[in-house]
Amino acid sequence: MPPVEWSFDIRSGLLVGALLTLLIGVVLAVVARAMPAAFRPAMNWWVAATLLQPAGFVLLSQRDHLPAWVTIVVANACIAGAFAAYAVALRRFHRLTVPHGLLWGMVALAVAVSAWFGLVQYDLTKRLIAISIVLAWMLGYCAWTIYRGPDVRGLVRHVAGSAFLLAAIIMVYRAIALTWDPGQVIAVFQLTHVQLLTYAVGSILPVVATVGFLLLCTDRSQRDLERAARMDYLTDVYNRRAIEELGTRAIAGARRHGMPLALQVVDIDHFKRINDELGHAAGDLALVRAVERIRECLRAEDLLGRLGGEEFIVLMPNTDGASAAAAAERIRVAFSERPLDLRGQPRRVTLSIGVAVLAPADRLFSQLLQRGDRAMYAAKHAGRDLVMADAMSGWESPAD
Ligand SMILES: Nc1nc2c(ncn2[C@@H]2O[C@H](COP(=O)(O)OP(=O)(O)OP(=O)(O)O)[C@@H](O)[C@H]2O)c(=O)[nH]1
Repeated sequence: MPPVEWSFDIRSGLLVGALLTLLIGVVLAVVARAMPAAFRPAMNWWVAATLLQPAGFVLLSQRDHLPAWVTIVVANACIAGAFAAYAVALRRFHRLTVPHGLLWGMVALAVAVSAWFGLVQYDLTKRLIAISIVLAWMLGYCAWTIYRGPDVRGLVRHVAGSAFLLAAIIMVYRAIALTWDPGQVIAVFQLTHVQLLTYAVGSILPVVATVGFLLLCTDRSQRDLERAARMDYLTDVYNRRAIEELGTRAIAGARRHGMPLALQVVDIDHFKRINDELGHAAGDLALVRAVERIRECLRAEDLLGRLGGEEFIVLMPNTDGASAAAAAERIRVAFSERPLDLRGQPRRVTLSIGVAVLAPADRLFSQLLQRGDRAMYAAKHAGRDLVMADAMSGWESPAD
């Protein structure tokens, strides 16, 4: 039996790759409608990339049918433009500034070198080397943006990140291989390992990278949902459910390590008056400003949450009663001595703060919270603008 000869037509490969990319672009355009509006700009850029790249591949494959300026210059402009669009999409996704000048400058460079070595001083090897270097930079920039992007889970970033990184490495390899042995490619569609590798990766990259990009988007929206379920929408501190969970965990930790745990219940005095006199929006702003001021007085390990309305809670791990009371007094003074700035309107706001520490009898977080709450109401009844200690905590209030 004669040996089976293996053959591969690069042109057909390019067209199949273009078709795949186009299909995944259409899928992405449909999926984008179901994504949160915040992702739309990034998704639109990505869809643009998945349309530009196949356009470039199709033009490239029409070498014998269309003029050289189309199959060389326009084709390379489309491919480089697609990589610039991927980069813009990734920067937008990560809410980073987009260096449009740099990215489109690289596209212009790709156009310039392909025009020079394709139309003016025809040299296929030099053209491929120059284009490889420009595209390697752009692909590397995409990979770098993915890996440097904030808050993306490890595994997810590898899907899109490694696709761009691999493509960048192959471009670098092509530039080195052609520099090393310039005679190896004498026609664009010659079946050499370098050309095969380039076009195979070029065809697969958009598919893998787009799957990776979709994973990034779904991961981000899942995180946003998780965060929204734990944080107070107005003040961006923990909500009641989250702080109760954290409180339960803090009690377990304090018991396990034999460390103290303190809690402050902080309530703004006569908050209703702010709403009544300045309006609800000013009331909302006062809550945001109050949180900023409380935060200024806390340590990094203290946990701040909003119990509801104008009532906040501070969980203080590794803190005994005396230190918690001193911290509460600092917070009280920070408010009583300096008015809050409500959009140019200074407003003096005072606080009533109840302090409690974990007692041996406390089994549940709600018991500790109840004692902190009682101390806070005692401060209200004693005249407000006060810190009061829970009687069971075994130490004296700063006001006593
Ligand atoms: N602007 C705004 N107001 C809120 C919010 N949540 C609760 N409030 C208002 O906060 C006010 C709380 O009023 P009260 O419970 O009487 O307490 P207070 O006026 O602070 O009086 P004392 O606590 O007794 O000092 C109510 O008018 C609520 O409508 C909010 O998210 N934004």
